[in-house]
Amino acid sequence: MASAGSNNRVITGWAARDASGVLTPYTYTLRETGPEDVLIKVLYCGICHTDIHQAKNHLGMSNYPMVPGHEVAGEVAEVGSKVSKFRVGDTVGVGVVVGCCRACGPCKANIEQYCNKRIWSYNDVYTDGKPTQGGFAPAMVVDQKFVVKIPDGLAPEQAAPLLCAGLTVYSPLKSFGLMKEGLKGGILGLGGVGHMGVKIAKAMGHHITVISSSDKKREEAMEHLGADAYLVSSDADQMAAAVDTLDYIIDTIPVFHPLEPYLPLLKVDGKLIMMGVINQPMQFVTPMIMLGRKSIIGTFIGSMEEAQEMLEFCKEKGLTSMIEMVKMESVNQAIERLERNDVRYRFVVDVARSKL
Ligand SMILES: NC(=O)C1=CN([C@@H]2O[C@H](COP(=O)(O)OP(=O)(O)OC[C@H]3O[C@@H](n4cnc5c(N)ncnc54)[C@H](OP(=O)(O)O)[C@@H]3O)[C@@H](O)[C@H]2O)C=CC1
Ligand SMILES: O=C/C=C/c1ccc(O)c(O)c1
Ligand SMILES: [Zn+2]
Ligand SMILES: [Zn+2]
Repeated sequence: MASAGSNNRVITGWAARDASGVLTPYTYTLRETGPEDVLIKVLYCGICHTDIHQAKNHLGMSNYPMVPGHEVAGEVAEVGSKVSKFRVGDTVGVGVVVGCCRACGPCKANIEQYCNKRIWSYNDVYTDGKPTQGGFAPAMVVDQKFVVKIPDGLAPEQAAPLLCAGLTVYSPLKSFGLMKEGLKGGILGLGGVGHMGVKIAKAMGHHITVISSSDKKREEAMEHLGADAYLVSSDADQMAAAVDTLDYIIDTIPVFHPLEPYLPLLKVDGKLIMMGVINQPMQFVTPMIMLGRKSIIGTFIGSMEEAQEMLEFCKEKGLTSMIEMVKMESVNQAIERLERNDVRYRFVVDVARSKL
């Protein structure tokens, strides 16, 4: 990687070149470490389903070459003159957002992920006019506001998936007042985000039902992740028995699906929290929400403040992610397996030990 104090900012990451989404080595130049910037040596980077949506242009907004990766755990290699939050050698994390306007309502309210001028960690353009590139690379330069400290005691490879998957479930539970003990929650889709949903919600004292497309993950969900119940969504009897039982459902399915099977599982005032990035209109008939004062809502990752808080929460509760480590040389096979729903539950690229 570009070393501290050196002028060599040329690095090689792995980039998608077109909507095939296949990643290959790509050489580019990092910006100089500005006064507010932190140069981070990337150690590990999780593979989120959003990386597939972006690399394969599911939303029609992808620009290439694109180096994905937004669950970044690394080590501070250099800090700018005005950086007060970090020192060289600190273990740190970076997520989905690396910039915002700092002047709008959401920015002033410290929910900068909802700033209309947010800058994404890749597939975006930075304030210098250059493309942003993500964590499937040996280094990143990031404004200190968008860097979090990974607490001592949390292994960086375990922490990587928390930077998106963990935060994505922590934030709605907190912001919708759902951190209360004793709530009954559903996790729809047991993947990277879903498995963190089970762990985080259980740590908040919730009774958790996993709603899955198959029976394949039942034993792991109940025995290793600590879920209390498991429903197969195609089993009409199991679904009928669960009607009116849940305070919320976190829906992580990454493709179009009808909502009618899931809304009846919610109690009065229940919330269906949509997480999946889906490029088609969703559907439901309105009485399904009216007749129970239910809400269908969505959230986008979480704020930097929540990210730091969530990491401390995970450390305090002893929560880790369940990961399968891969080298960058195998990243394309890992992406194919993620697409086939063949991972328990998050791939993490061992960037520092990969041939780049
Ligand atoms: N809103 C936000 O801020 C964020 C959104 N996301 C989005 O959330 C979604 C989930 O991400 P992630 O957890 O990484 O994805 P994963 O692929 O790891 O998990 C998705 C899970 O959904 C279920 N699933 C997958 N395909 C289907 C299908 N065709 N029909 C029904 N169920 C299916 C599977 O669970 P099972 O086997 O149990 O059925 C699968 O494990 C993505 O769309 C991602 O872009 C991610 C992070 C942040
Ligand atoms: O994985 C994190 C990103 C989530 C995301 C949410 C909404 C949206 O439109 C995206 O493009 C990405
Ligand atoms: Zn993500
Ligand atoms: Zn703003």
